Amino acid sequence: MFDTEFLDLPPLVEAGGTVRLPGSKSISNRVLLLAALAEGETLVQDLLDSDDTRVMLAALAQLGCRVELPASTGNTDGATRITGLGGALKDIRQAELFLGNAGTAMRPLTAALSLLGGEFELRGVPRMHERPIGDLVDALVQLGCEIDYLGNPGYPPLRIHPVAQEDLHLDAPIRVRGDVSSQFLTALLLALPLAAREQTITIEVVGELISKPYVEITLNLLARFGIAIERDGWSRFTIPAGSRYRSPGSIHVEADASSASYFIALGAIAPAMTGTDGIRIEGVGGDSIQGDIRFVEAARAMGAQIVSGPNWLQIRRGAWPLTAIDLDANHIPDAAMTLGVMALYADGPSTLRNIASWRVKETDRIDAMAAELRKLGAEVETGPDFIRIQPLAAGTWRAASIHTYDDHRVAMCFSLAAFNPDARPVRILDPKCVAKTFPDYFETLFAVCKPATVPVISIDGPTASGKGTLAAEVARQLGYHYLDSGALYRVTGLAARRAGLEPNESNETEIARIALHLPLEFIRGQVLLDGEDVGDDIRTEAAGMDASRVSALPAVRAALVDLQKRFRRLPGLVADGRDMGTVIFPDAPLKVFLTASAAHRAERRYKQLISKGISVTLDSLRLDLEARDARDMNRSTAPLKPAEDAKLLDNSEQSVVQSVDQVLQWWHQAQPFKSS
Ligand SMILES: Nc1ncnc2c1ncn2[C@@H]1O[C@H](COP(=O)(O)OP(=O)(O)O)[C@@H](O)[C@H]1O
Ligand SMILES: Nc1ccn([C@@H]2O[C@H](COP(=O)(O)OP(=O)(O)O)[C@@H](O)[C@H]2O)c(=O)n1
Repeated sequence: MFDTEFLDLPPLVEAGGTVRLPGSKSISNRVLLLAALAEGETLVQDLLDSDDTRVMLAALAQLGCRVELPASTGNTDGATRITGLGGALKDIRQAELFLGNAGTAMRPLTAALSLLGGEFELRGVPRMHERPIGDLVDALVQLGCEIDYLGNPGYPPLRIHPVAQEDLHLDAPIRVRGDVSSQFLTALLLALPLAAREQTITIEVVGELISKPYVEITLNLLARFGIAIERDGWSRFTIPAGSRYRSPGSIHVEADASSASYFIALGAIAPAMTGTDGIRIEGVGGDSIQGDIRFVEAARAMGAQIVSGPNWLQIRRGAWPLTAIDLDANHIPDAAMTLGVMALYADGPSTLRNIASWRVKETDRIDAMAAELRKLGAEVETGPDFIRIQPLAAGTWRAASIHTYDDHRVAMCFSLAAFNPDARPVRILDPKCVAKTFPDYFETLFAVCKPATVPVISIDGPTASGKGTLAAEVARQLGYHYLDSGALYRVTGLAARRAGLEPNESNETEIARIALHLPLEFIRGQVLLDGEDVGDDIRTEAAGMDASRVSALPAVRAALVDLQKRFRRLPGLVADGRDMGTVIFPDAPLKVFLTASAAHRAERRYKQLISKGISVTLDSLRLDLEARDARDMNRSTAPLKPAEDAKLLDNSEQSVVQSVDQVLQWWHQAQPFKSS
């Protein structure tokens, strides 16, 4: 996950390969609640691991369910094990639950807890307190449940008081509005079997039911848990007397069809990468129980070529430009946002209608989409329940900094704008908001996309000038990869020593062969040589001196070129060394040459080594450092010198933070983004 302030997507040109998607959020949270209400154990396979499922799991554990995550069950197939309550509270009859911004937890839990007979408080993040729940509460109150609003009437937070089952009025049909959010009906359908042991319960939907496919998921999953609801059109639902939640034992969560929409769109927009047949999605297929699978029809209508099997989809670009559509998107409200960005690549204006529910989601999605599409240059018209988007011609796209409103879907769908024909980068603010449903969205996207070019910031300079410290921090703030090229020479030096080779010219060929096949891995800050952590061994001054010697051998330098270039991956790279800007990445858009006086550098290295418990003297360090500077600057291959277009930074009198800020400022100045 990118836990950075923003993530810059460089222009992307092609896509291809296979993606496996995380489990569906809607299925995951429904299954969790049903497993919690059922008797006995349920093994949930491929459960989504995201913010919204975590709050649900935490709430269930607080209510007394046994929750065993894959790590604790030791289950190799990654299943989560839930031991349910069997339809009644056990020891815990009171709790305060925090449900983040998860509508799929807040609504059904409100209904279930109102019927379970305890004292509960339900809260969320501030946005959750702006998302309506009044229609559900009204339906529950009709039934005899006791619920207080703790803030604004009609919105969470809520307090639920215990009511005895015999005091509930179950004879008359329970009326619930269906035209604001289908989650209210879903909540009642999931929870009311708790009260249907003795008698049949009927629910009547008032107003036109929206998002019917989500209600279908609910009915489908209830059936898997032994509850057969009878349905009369979309307005009357009957829960038969004697209903009881029965665990299916094991249940598999399909991949998220809404998440699939971004990759379906990707296949429709991007030319297929050489050697691939476009995008293949695994984990969800044409026969999915999720309503958003019908996004496939909309994408086809816009020109995508899609074939599907039981658990997969294959997408290729068909019509280009895409074909504009005019669609009633009520059946795919979440996935339809993706169409909003696809519309930019269409041959005329596209209209998405009947999407009033967008206004009460994670943010007001009609306003949010319109504002951000306009930043890209598009003309957009909106109304209470529609959005109309004009396509963007080549030459009219703007580099935009996309505000994401803590809404995962805004972040995900706008990433597709990076395929614009004008090769404009796209900045996604607060990229970690995707954690709600798809924490590794951007990593998954990058794995199947080919960029026009990957940006590189090179930081070269003499020893102990602070290159490593600076480069690692700049990389962290930008979410970029980091190449510590010195470590490659250090490891080569160490490997040569271990092979009994003096690091000098007479062993050049042999050492170059070692360098070419270096069994080296960088894993979570560790440097592994053949699986062994050599982090400490390569940081000694002796190892630095060996590195300096092997690095003067041209054959060794040549052997390490490809390895260094392979670090240049999406979304970008910060590379530190001696020749990053001059030899390895001569096209880097920002090159920094970092220096500090020999006295400062010796002092810094001295403190660094002493703090690690390595005993050295300042004088010997200074001599050592000057010897290395001389060797680095005077060698024949790739000598240390600033690239012609490098920015010079002398940080003798600067703190680390000041150096980092300076480099980031240069970087920002070179970007085309205007203020967000
Ligand atoms: N601008 C700076 N001011 C003071 N100390 C710094 C600065 N930059 C780096 N240092 C310190 O100097 C030491 C050497 O930095 P390092 O990044 O290892 O250098 P290099 O990679 O150039 O050899 C580290 O302990 C680091 O914290
Ligand atoms: N791109 C690079 C990186 C390091 N090196 C050499 O490898 C040695 C170790 O690199 P380093 O960056 O870890 O060294 P320090 O700057 O930390 O001393 C340096 O002394 C350089 O001689 C190089 O020649 N080219």
